[in-house]
Amino acid sequence: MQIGLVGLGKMGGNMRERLRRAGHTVIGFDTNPAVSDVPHLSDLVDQLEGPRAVWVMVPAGGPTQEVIDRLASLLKHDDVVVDGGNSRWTDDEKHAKELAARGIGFVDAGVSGGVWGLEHGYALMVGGEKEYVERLKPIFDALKPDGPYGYVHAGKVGAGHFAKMVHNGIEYAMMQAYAEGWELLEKVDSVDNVREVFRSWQDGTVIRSWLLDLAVNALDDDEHLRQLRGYAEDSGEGRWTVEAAIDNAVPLPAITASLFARFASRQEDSPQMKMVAALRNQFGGHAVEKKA
Ligand SMILES: O=C(CO)[C@H](O)[C@H](O)COP(=O)(O)O
Repeated sequence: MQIGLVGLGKMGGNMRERLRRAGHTVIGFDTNPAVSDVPHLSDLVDQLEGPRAVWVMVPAGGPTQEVIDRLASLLKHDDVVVDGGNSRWTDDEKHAKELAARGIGFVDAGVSGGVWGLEHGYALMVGGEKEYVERLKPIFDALKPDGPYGYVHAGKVGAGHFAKMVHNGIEYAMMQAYAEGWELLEKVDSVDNVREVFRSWQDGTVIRSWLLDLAVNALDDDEHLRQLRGYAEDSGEGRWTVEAAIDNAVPLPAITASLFARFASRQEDSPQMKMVAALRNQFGGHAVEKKA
């Protein structure tokens, strides 16, 4: 099958390669001419036979909106656009409506697999009308991992990105749990080799997982993570998960705490803990630490 792929970064570039290895014809466009197959987005559209399929793999928000606006003006009736970025699920309905006004289909695809996806495949969580999802099945089959799992048509437009958002919320909480356990093990004198404890957990335990394997990789690179600063950014999925939980009155204490732990990681000092220290001092005369 032929497909256009817009955005050839860490994810899109490897997805182009995986699709080509499976025998598909991929025409890729990127604003970086060094990796792009064509000079302009319009060339990508011109080179595809109709009905066309174009997969968008650019950062969520403004960049995705910009590409969808351009595609809406370039594509024709019965073509289909797939948004495979980490878009907020609430954007999907807007994009689907904008494209539907010109007779163009829309499918949202949550994609998980990171830089390992080229070899291992990408787990895909897809949302959209059956007609378009069926048409794209050869592409999904080539991208997904081998074996029975790693693909779901989760529901209507938005369902794919909603499923991916929850996946990422779980990812936040799992990473935080491994991180907290690791810090406690590092703190005590009784455990001599924390890295080997983590390694031992990789087989036979209740908590074995790919994230645990990656934690062991990281500890093999830098046993006590001394080269890193305890600072973590976030790209939005954790926040959206917590917002969806509030909208639906669903308690998510673990995911929320893991998001807030990232916020705390960005502070040199904690303004709120200054207030706690000041109040303890006010009511109980408890000692405070003063800045040098
Ligand atoms: O989708 C992913 C993995 O499944 C991304 O790597 C993830 O979105 C990174 O998110 P954040 O920057 O918020 O940690």
